[in-house]
Amino acid sequence: MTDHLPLPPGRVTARRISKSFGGVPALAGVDLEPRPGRVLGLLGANGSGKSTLCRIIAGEMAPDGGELLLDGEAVRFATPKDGVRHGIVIAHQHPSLAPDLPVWENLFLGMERCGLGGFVSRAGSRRAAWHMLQAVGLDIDIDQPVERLSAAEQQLVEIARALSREPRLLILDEPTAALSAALVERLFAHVRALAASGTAIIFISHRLQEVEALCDDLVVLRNGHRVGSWELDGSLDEARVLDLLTGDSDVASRARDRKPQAAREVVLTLEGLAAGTALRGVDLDLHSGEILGLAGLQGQGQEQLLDAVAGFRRKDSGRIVHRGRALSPRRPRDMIRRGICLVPNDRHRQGLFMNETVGENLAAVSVAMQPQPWRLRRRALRDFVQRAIPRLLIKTRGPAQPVATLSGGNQQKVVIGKWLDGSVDVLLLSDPTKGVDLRARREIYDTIADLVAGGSAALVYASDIHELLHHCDRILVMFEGRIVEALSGSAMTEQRVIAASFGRVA
Ligand SMILES: Nc1ncnc2c1ncn2[C@@H]1O[C@H](COP(=O)(O)OP(=O)(O)OP(=O)(O)O)[C@@H](O)[C@H]1O
Repeated sequence: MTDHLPLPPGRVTARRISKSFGGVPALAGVDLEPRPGRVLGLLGANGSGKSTLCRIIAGEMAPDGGELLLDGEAVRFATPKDGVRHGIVIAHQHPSLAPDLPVWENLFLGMERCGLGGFVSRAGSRRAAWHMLQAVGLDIDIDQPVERLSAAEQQLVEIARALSREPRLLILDEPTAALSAALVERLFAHVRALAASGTAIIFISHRLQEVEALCDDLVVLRNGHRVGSWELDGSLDEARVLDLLTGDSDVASRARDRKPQAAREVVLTLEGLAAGTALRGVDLDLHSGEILGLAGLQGQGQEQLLDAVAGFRRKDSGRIVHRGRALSPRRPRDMIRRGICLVPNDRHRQGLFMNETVGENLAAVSVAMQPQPWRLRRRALRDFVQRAIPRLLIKTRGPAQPVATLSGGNQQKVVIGKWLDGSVDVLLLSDPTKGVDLRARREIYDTIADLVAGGSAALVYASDIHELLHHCDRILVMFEGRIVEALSGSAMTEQRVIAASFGRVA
């Protein structure tokens, strides 16, 4: 038997699936019927059970109750490979790649038993790998180890691997969180073509525009229950979805539009900041009380800019001036001591201590910022942790829960929460709400707004333009390592941001 069979279109159905962790239900009798030839959008707040349901359908996790049916017949998957054999393939939210293996080998992981996925020679496999990556718009050196790739590139490798298996049911778990708009469009074209050939697709996303653009059917989960499902006819009733997602019809109307901020003193100035080929001379002023957005297509230098200011990357030239003092950071600690802190977007690599608890992670920054940690008042720290959990709506059993067992979005809230203890003067955020649901996204920005209201400032890069438009006071658009447009007030429109992202400035 091979691991990879050509499969006729067939129907996979999940019936009354239940699952608990440590006695806490994550899924309570959920049905899901992805239909061949259609894209089913699976929506739900962080921790509502989407990934758990999909992992059960793909055979990565056993349910406590319920059954999976394949063309009406009950099936049981003992391992993920059983799922793949039956044509059920999942592209994970956090790519499940082998970091030290070359890109091309990663594309065939799990398919070794049929001679690297049916390609007999190494040369044939490498050639096939190249084509698989081209198909998703990724033009990279396929011999480099996966760990050298950016988060977006790793995501595309994960997706390319899933697409290449010609699945009967393809599950895409937040595939677009790290991708630029152009790559999202390319992926969607692929997904539509796959659906047209009879494949069933489950698409998980927190971006309603994407669900509206791609999906034919919609299922909404809340706290492990299926609370709504309907066919989409090209448009999505946002109020209804928000109501179902949150159980709170008021969330949409509680959007906080940033009021224009009075001009205040400059906290941080960058003058001609340059580093390698990614940053080609950036000038900006960040003011006290301001949330300043960084927009642009992915990979235009936004992340390198934040890294350079935070001390993760050496500048080649230019000046970083913080409250009147020129700085030349050699390492992140130099900047943390001055209250300049980066919330990274790759929480698995930089943001969390995966072996520690929620409480330990939330307290980590406060501990590091104290000049004399041994004199820390334990009670103050405990209070900070107890406040941060409800403030950011972190879905956890409590501070003692290992952070590795939180859902992806809730982990991101912990990453952000640990910087919010008030000692931060310049908060740098790289795609802070990647993988975070709508309601928590709002909470995160509200928390940032509260923080800057005390006199500090925030510089935020987000891949989602709407997020920046909604929450920032001004937006700077980056293109090829430079800021090409600065927008504020009525000029802060989606059209202007998009035009400048492509180098077109009014
Ligand atoms: N291995 C695990 N051990 C303990 N609890 C878990 C484990 N996996 C998931 N959970 C819990 O099950 C619940 C559902 O998590 P799941 O990852 O399915 O949510 P999700 O809807 O995919 O969230 P997100 O949008 O944040 O990715 C969460 O409360 C999570 O903490």
